Amino acid sequence: MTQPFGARLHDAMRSHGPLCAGIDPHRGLVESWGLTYDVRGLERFALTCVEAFAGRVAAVKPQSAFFEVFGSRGVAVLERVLTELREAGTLTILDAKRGDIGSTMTAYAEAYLGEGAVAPPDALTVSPYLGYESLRPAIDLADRTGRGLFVLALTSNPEGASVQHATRDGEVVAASIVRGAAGDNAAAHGRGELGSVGLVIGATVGTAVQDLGLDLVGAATPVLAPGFGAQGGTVASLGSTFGAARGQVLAASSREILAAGPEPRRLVAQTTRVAESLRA
Ligand SMILES: O=C(O)c1cc(=O)[nH]c(=O)n1[C@@H]1O[C@H](COP(=O)(O)O)[C@@H](O)[C@H]1O
Repeated sequence: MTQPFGARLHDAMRSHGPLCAGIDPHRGLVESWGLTYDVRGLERFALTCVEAFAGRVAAVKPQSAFFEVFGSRGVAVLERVLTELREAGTLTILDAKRGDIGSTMTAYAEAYLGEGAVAPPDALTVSPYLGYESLRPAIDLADRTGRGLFVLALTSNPEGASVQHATRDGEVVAASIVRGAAGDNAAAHGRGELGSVGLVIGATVGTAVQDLGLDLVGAATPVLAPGFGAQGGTVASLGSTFGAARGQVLAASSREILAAGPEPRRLVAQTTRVAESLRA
C-alpha cells in the first residue's frame, strides 16, 4: 500500500467532496426497492449501491450487521462489495464497531486489517469502551498495513452521552479518546497531514465538541460524522458543530441517499446532489 489511510482519505475528500455514502440494507429499505428480503435481494441492493457510488464519493460505508443477518452468504455479499469498490478505486469503511480484549482484538484486527484479510476495507469502525488501549492490536496493525480506524467518540444516539460525557479523574471520557487518537496521529500531525486514527462523532451532537473542549485539529483525526441527512445533520450544523475542524469531517449518510433507489439513475442523481451540497 503506497500511502497511509489518512493521506488517501484526504485526497479522496478533495477530489469528491467529504461524503461517505452508507450501504445499510435493512428490511424496510430493501422491500421499498421492490426486492425480496433475502440474500438475492441483499445482493441486488448492495451491488446497485456499488455501481451508483463507485467513483462518485470519497468513501463508502457498508454496515456489517445488515449482511451478517444472512449468515455466511450475506458475508460473501459484503466481501464482494468491498472487493468491487477497491477495484473501482473507492475507499471503504467497514462499519462493524469491533472492540474486545487482547487476543480477541488481535484476531479482529487480522480479520479486517491484516495482510491476509479476505476482503479488507480501507478502514474499520471500532469501539474504545473496553478502554482506548484495548484497541492497540488494531491500531498497530492498521499502521503497518496502511489502513485506518474510526474510533467511536461521541455517537449520534441519545444514550451515548451517559458513557461518553462521563468524567473520570477530572477528564471527560470522550476527551480521553481524543487524547488517545492524538497520540497515535502525532507523527502525521507533525508532517501537517491527517492521521489514520479517526474518530466517530455524530453530526447530531450539537455543541458537545465545544462544550467538552475536544481539540480535533490538534489531534489530526479524520472525523466520520454519521447522522447527516436522515438523523437531522445538515451542512449548516456540520459547520457549527465542528468549527475549525470542519475540513477533517467526512459526513456519512445512508437512508437519505438510499431512499432514492432502486432506479440507478435516481440513486446516482441523489448521491451527486448530496456530495455537491457538502463540497459547496
Ligand atoms: O459508526 C457509525 O457509522 C455510526 C455511529 C453513530 O454514532 N451513529 C450512526 O448512526 N452510525 C451509523 O451510521 C449509519 C446511519 O445511517 P442513516 O441514519 O440512515 O444515515 C448507520 O449505519 C449507523 O450504524
